[in-house]
Amino acid sequence: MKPIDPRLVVRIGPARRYILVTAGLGLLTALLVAVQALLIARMLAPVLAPTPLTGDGLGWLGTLVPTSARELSSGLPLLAGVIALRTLTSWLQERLAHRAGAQVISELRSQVVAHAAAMGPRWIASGRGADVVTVVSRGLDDLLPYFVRYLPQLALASTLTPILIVLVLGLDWLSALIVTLTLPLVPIFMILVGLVTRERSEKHLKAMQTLGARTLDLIAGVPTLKALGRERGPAARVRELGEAHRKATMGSLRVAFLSGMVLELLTTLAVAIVAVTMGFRLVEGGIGIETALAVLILAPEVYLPVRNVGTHFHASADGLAAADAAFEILDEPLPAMGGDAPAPDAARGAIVVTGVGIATPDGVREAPSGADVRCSPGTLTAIVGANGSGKSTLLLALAGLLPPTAGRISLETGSAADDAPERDAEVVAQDGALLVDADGWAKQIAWVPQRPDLGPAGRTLSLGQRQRVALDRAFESGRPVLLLDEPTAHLDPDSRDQIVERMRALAASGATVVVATHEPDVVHAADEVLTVESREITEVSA
Ligand SMILES: Nc1ncnc2c1ncn2[C@@H]1O[C@H](COP(=O)(O)OP(=O)(O)OP(=O)(O)O)[C@@H](O)[C@H]1O
Repeated sequence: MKPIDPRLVVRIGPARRYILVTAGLGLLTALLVAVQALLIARMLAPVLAPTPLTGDGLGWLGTLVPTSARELSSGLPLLAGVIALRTLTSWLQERLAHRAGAQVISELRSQVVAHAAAMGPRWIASGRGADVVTVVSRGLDDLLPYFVRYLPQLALASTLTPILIVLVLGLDWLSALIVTLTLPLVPIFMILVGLVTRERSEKHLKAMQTLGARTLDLIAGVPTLKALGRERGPAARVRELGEAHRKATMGSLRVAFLSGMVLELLTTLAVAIVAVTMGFRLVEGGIGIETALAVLILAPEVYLPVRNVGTHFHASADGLAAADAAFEILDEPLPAMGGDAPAPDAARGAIVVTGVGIATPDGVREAPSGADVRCSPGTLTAIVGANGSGKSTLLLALAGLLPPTAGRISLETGSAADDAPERDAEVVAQDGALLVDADGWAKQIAWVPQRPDLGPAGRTLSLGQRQRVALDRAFESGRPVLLLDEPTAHLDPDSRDQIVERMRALAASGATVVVATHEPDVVHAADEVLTVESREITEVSA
């Protein structure tokens, strides 16, 4: 797995800016850490060793900090300034991280929602809609720890760590060698711990998922279980699952503590090796006290970012998985929805469906297949046919939401009684593409789906009530074309009669009303009836 998804950098502006700024702050932190270590070493050396203070101990690095004892009196405020600046840098880093994380999440959310909307209702209904909901509602939140915890440490591991190794090399080559040889052990041990614990993590995840799914199932089924007097039955099973979950969580915690301890031990040992060799050389006079102190202060700082990258590895895995899920949706090619031609004025002509066939998503059948109908302003057209024959699909095609795979939909001005040569036809959709401006076409249409959802506001309404509200809205919309999908399916007889009357009245006032229905009363009231059928595609092409 890559530490940074390149798509995040290429496609998401705030992510790119943030990564650049974080790298810059990493460099600044490296400089501050170095100055801080050298200053402390220079100030502590005379206290610890009664030998006269010389600037030679730090070599060329000594020029970075004050040299003489007199100058050192100004060292304390300088040290305080460096520490304050380091604190400020990490505060700024944290702030930027939160802001960038929130911006990236919000931008990805908007892009995913816009993409899902552009993919059309059938794509959403095919189960991908649920993926969009998961990614947009919770999944992308995992990106925040990725931005706030993991990326800054990664930036430090790739800026601070190499710079400090070079500094240590400038001070003492043997310590630099020890650090360079022991540093790779940190990622190696992290990988080993990861491999050993992978199975446990997977088991934990599975237990969590099973528990979540069963709990949801159980909550959804409580009314039924209660009605059957079986509500106590599943309690034992939930208890068992809860116990399994507790064990898995405790196991994961043990592993987390253990792996933390392994890394802690490893870095401590590495620093100890540096310290011990330095101690011997100090005694033998092979190294100055200042240099030894500076190296000892710098050594743990070298390991820290690499260790932290390991600690926050899970944040990275979850965040990148969330980004990956979002990009998987964004990478789905958009259907050719909408051309450059302006949408024709639907109030001025008849929508003519000629030989329209629409392949089902599995590509096996066409539903509808070979549909021909003329929906004129001032008429009510009923679309009838067996379940699954393609009535709703044809309405989607008329709304410009799903282009026909065969045949065409056009707008013809002039009446059916006119001679053909006098008619003016503009193709709206054909060969799998909508040829006119999608928004311009959609604005002229009021579409009421089979099961209207009015979102949270509609939750307190029954299905029939929701359908009435949606129909009222469509009737009052003043749009020239109305596409109604089984508008009377959930209505009582009185409401049904009212709806039929209003559909007739709207048609009489000049609207083009098209209704998919199984209701004989609606079919009776229609001026035009189209029976749609579905066919196997092999049968069609044969
Ligand atoms: N979301 C979907 N995913 C996969 N296939 C679909 C989807 N929606 C429709 N289909 C396919 O398209 C065909 C036509 O569906 P459509 O909803 O248009 O039928 P319908 O005539 O309106 O049926 P009903 O009378 O039951 O409402 C179905 O038989 C099915 O194969």
